[in-house]
Amino acid sequence: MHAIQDHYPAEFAHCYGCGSANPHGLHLKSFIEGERTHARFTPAAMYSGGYPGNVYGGLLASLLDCHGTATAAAFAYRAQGRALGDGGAPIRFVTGSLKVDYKRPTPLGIELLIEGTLRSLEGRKAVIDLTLSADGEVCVTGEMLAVQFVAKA
Ligand SMILES: CCCCCCCC(=O)SCCNC(=O)CCNC(=O)[C@H](O)C(C)(C)COP(=O)(O)OP(=O)(O)OC[C@H]1O[C@@H](n2cnc3c(N)ncnc32)[C@H](O)[C@@H]1OP(=O)(O)O
Repeated sequence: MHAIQDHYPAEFAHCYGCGSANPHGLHLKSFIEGERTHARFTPAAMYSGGYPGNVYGGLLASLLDCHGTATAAAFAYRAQGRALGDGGAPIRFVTGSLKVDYKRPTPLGIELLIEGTLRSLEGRKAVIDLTLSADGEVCVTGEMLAVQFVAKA
């Protein structure tokens, strides 16, 4: 199954968080299934946060950042009755704002589940609700305003 990011055209594939063309990036892969999106990421020890055994908050925000914009793109395609990567003009979103709440420490070394749902889609603006869980417990929640990217002429 192709990830949402696998359909990003080459000029959008350099993102640190999810670009397949960035050799130093996180290569996050997001999928849409029903009314939610999901991605998985296992943080290595190098992503340690301020106290031992737990993940650095900036990395967690990065995971929500990329998963949120991918979620916005996937739902915008759906709203237009289009398939991802259909060869038409690409629909891409960037982050306008991202609020992150760290509810509990996120453990290193186990697979994290990042999920997204669409709260609203109006014009170029999508509001996405995000969660990040470890072992079934929600560690981080996020709220993103994603804005559809329009190439400058
Ligand atoms: C593309 C795939 C790669 C993966 C991306 C991974 C996620 C990322 O890291 S993206 C990088 C980080 N984000 C950025 O660099 C974005 C920088 N910001 C911008 O480019 C612009 O401010 C941008 C595009 C968000 C909006 O600018 P512009 O296109 O001129 O639209 P603008 O008219 O100002 O805003 C559109 C609407 O969004 C609203 N809006 C924009 N930013 C915000 C914000 N921060 N908070 C609230 N509302 C906002 C505006 O009020 C406006 O609303 P309305 O239509 O109701 O009046």
